[in-house]
Amino acid sequence: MAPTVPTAGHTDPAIIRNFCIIAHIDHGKSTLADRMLQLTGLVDDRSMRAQYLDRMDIERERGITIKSQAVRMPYEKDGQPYVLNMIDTPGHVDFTYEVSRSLEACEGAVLLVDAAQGIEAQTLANLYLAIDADLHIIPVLNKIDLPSAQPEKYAAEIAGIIGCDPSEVLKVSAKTGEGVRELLDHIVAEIPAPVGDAEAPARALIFDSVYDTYRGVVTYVRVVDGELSHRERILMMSTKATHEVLEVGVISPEPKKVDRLAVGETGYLITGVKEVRQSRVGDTVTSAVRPASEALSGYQHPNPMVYAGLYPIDGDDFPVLREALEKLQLNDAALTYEPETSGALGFGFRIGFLGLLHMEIVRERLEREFNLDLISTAPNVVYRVIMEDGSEHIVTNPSEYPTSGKIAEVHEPVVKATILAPAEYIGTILELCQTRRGIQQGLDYLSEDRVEIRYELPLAEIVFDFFDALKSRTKGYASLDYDEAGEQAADLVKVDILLHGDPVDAFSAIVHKDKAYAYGIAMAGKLKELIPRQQFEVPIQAAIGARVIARETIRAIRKDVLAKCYGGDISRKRKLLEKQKEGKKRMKMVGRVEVPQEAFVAALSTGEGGGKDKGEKK
Ligand SMILES: Nc1nc2c(ncn2[C@@H]2O[C@H](COP(=O)(O)OP(=O)(O)OP(=O)(O)O)[C@@H](O)[C@H]2O)c(=O)[nH]1
Repeated sequence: MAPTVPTAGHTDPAIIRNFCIIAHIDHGKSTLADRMLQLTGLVDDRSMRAQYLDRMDIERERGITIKSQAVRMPYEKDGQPYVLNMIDTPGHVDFTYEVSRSLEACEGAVLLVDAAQGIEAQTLANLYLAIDADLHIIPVLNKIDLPSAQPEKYAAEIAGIIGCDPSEVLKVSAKTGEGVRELLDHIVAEIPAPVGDAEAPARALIFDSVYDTYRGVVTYVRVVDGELSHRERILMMSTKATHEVLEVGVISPEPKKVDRLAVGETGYLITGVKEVRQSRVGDTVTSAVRPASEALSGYQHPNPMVYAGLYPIDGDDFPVLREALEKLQLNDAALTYEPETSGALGFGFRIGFLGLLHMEIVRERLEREFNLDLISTAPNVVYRVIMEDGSEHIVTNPSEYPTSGKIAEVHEPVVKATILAPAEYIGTILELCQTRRGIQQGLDYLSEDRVEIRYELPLAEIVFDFFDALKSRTKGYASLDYDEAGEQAADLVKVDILLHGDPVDAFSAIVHKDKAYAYGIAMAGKLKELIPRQQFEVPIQAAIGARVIARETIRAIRKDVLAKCYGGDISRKRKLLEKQKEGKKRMKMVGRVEVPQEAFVAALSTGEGGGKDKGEKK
């Protein structure tokens, strides 16, 4: 039986425990959450189904998209009731900033690590964020029921990282439930209760916001001071926008309306706001009538770090793509886009992403949810080009690279990357990082056979295929995380690819001087294979400005073939044209050269993908 639950809005902060679970995908976070829901009596055994919280959004039982953002669980220890709030980090894992906001909503974190796998790079990065945010960390090894589990080895590894004794690392099986009650007891005993000023003007931190088709934006908040009530007018401190609270509630485990949220509590607000960018993660909510004078620690505007052009393979899909982007933006405050045209690819959009994962997620959602086939141009980072006359250009697209005037310096963003891998792969990883212009920052053994390798790398060198290369060199065992680390001046040039003298915009790239030649040769070589012969000879050139650095030639079709086409009787010619029509639709003209759409797609696919394409043709 569940103990009597103190009502939300009327709970003594001293009995509240706010915590999150930091874990790598598949290490068992959802399964552990299920066991907690069961053990706290929130979901009875009969209604229990696997990944209870994950599935709720599909069911939309009450027309509101609930994810496991903030679940309120009653718990009893030694006859004393407690309220446990389990707070989830936002789904998009590469947004360090958003993760750090959600960590700020908690006083403690459960570090959950698969006892058969050990800690992964992203988990480690999030752990460091949690330590920076002064959270109390409870280290836990999961899946101890697995025969392949090595709890002693990984307990020592974790203990080494967080500086505790290996015996302090809890061991659980989320599957069987073993050790989960002990974990809940540790949460109650060790994680500090929230502190806040109940009399002060309201201040609540937005730690996630989710767009719901029926209700508009559902905003998840953690109240720090004061309280937020139903029907009250609230103020978003970064945008100065005011809204009426139409509904305030807690998730327990279904959404439940309450009259207010008080100090230390977490829950959701619905205000009728239609886009998540009006209710942004990191912002502070206060009362419009009695506003707080100071927002909670610095709100940060998300800035795109990576740009790529996205084009529908079928030009007729352009309006669908525009609509899809509009819809995605409702739910993704960080997504920016503007229309662009490419001579080679037609109409599309230049899209700004926060990072690699963001890019992958957006593209996958566009293709899957909106049934679009897309080509993306090679992603590029944001360059700052400083001219000799002192003027500055921010370049997010190679086509904006200044062509007139003298360039004094080009700056590129750099990142600090952390790679965790089995020690046997050290050599190949170091080699990969060196070829990507990396500067080694450190190498530590986590245990006798696992290492943490730290590198400073230009972001441009990892946006394309670095992760794929890392995975294939380490048979999938390495994990990678990176974080912005400012910018550096670099010797960069713009390489253009010309077909019969005309530049193909989609293939222009800004690359390091030492790699320009290799890029030029590779692209020219690929295109030679991919573009069919024309009625005339077509030179393919790679050039830096007016200087050609690589050249290939597509030879002309033999004359007699042409003669047949053009000299024959009219009906035959028509039949021939008819047959070609299907293919023609997919041809793009670059100057006088006809290029099949597939050639662009194949040429733009990444190193590994490109290789695969070739392999499949055999
Ligand atoms: N043997 C065993 N399997 C477990 C345990 N905990 C989780 N699993 C399994 O591990 C897989 C991943 O578990 P999830 O709970 O979905 O992991 P997650 O971290 O929430 O993964 P995502 O939802 O993908 O982020 C599932 O197949 C679970 O059944 C455990 O204690 N023992």
